Parts: sequence; structure tokens; C-alpha cells
Amino acid sequence: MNVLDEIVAGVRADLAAREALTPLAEIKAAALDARPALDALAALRAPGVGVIAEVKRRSPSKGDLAAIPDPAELAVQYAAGGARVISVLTERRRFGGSQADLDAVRAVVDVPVLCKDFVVTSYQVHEARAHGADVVLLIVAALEQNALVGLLERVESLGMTALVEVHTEAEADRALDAGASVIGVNARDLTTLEVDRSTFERIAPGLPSGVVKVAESGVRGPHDLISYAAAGADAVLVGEGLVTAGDARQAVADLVTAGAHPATPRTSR
Ligand SMILES: O=C(O)c1ccccc1NCC(=O)[C@H](O)[C@H](O)COP(=O)(O)O
Repeated sequence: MNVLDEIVAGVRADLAAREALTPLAEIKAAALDARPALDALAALRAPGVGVIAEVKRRSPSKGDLAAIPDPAELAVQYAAGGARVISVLTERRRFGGSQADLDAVRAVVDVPVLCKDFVVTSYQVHEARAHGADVVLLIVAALEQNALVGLLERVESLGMTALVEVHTEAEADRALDAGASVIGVNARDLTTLEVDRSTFERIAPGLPSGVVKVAESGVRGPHDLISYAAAGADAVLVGEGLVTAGDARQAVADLVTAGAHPATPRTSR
């Protein structure tokens, strides 16, 4: 079993426990009751290179990153710094997150919120919506093609946007075949945990111009955002670099400033 398989096995076990407490019919009803999803696609298509700022306590690759006792306060700082979207890692076992983190963040910000988890069933999509998510991550490497297509349709039928994550050209083809309009190229190989920022440079040029391209992982400062922008990124997704910064608002603002600079390239749509 590789790391991704182990994470997904744990996710399935945790999911079974949540489903036993809240049956699918109940979570579907809660999803329908939730405030309508915000338009994340429009936010990501706004001028400049956007910043998706992540609430990330720990990770399989780095262990503990930051305690984050108050995810809502961190999200407020991210929003004040100009984050376009706030990503909340809700996976419990390896990342220390929860649906409660999503609730806490949703309650205090008015930018779109991404539920960042290892989604393998439609229950999790309804659950994300019930907890106020506007965007849901779908990881191609964790899904058979039929499942990917079905989950993408489910995300969109609930008014949300799917961020479809790929790490290889073959996965990018699968994301496009499934109809993804926002594709995240993760520099981190989720089976080995190695980070190689050139992954984005390799894959992004093969994506159609109308697809929003998000560069995920490995951004430690404005210079990394600028390199990703030069390779065609419309947005960057940043976790570790922000949660370990002394001043999260300023760290986001520095990235946003770099992303808005007229000299920073950005693909035209
Ligand atoms: O971060 C990990 O170690 C990790 C391991 C296995 C699966 C997923 C993992 N991370 C999820 C992410 O994709 C990142 O949290 C996100 O791209 C931000 O990355 P970074 O800015 O490098 O923290």
C-alpha cells in the first residue's frame, strides 16, 4: 500500500463512523438547507494570480506544522491578506482536520471555501455542502474514472466547483475527459510524497486555455508564485508556507501582491 492508499483506507473507516451517526438522507437534507454555494470559478478567474490559502495542521510528509487552535481566526487573517479561496484540510488521521474546522471557517469568511479531503463517495460531497463548502477537491489518483465522473457531476449539481487534482499527463487527460473546468496540478506525488515543482511546467501547457490551472504544493514565497505564474498558473494553493509563517495575513498579502504585479505573467483565457 502506498501513502495515498493508506490515507484513503483511514478516510473510509472514519466515513463509516460518520455515516452511522448521520445517514445519507439526513446529510442530503442538510446540504439542501445550506446557504447556496459561492461562485469559486468566478473568484479564480479574476485578474491576477490568485492565492488559495490552506488551513493545514500537519501532514504525512512533514508531521506537525502548526497547532492552529482557532482555524476561524487563521481564516480571517487569510481573507484579510487577500486570499481568493480558503482551503480547509478536513481529513482527521494524517492532517488533524475535521468538518468542525470547515464549519468554523465558513462562519467567518465570505470568500469561497474549499473542502480539501480524500473524497471517494457521494456522501462526502453532500457532507461538504452541508458544512458550507463551495469547492470540493477530487483527486484523480484516488478514483476510478466512473467514480470521478459521477462525483464531479454530484459536486456541480449541488452548485459547487470541483478542483480536480492531477499529478501526471495521463491523470490530466482523465480530468479533462471527466469535464473538469478547474484542474490542480499537485507538485507532490501522493504515493511517494516527493515534491517536484517542475510537474506543473510539464503538465500545464497541455491543458486547454479555458481551464483554470491551479499550482498546488511547494510555494514557500512570492518567487515560487512567480515561477508557477510563468508556467501558466491562474492560482496557487499554499499550506505549509502560510501556516508556518509568523504573520499569516502578511504572508498571504505578499503572495497576492506578487500575483497582482503587472510583470507577473498569467495565461489569457
Ligand atoms: O502534504 C502532504 O504531506 C500530503 C501527503 C499526502 C497527501 C496529500 C498531502 N498534502 C495535500 C496537499 O496537496 C497540500 O496540502 C497542498 O497542496 C499544499 O501544499 P504545501 O503548500 O506544500 O503545504
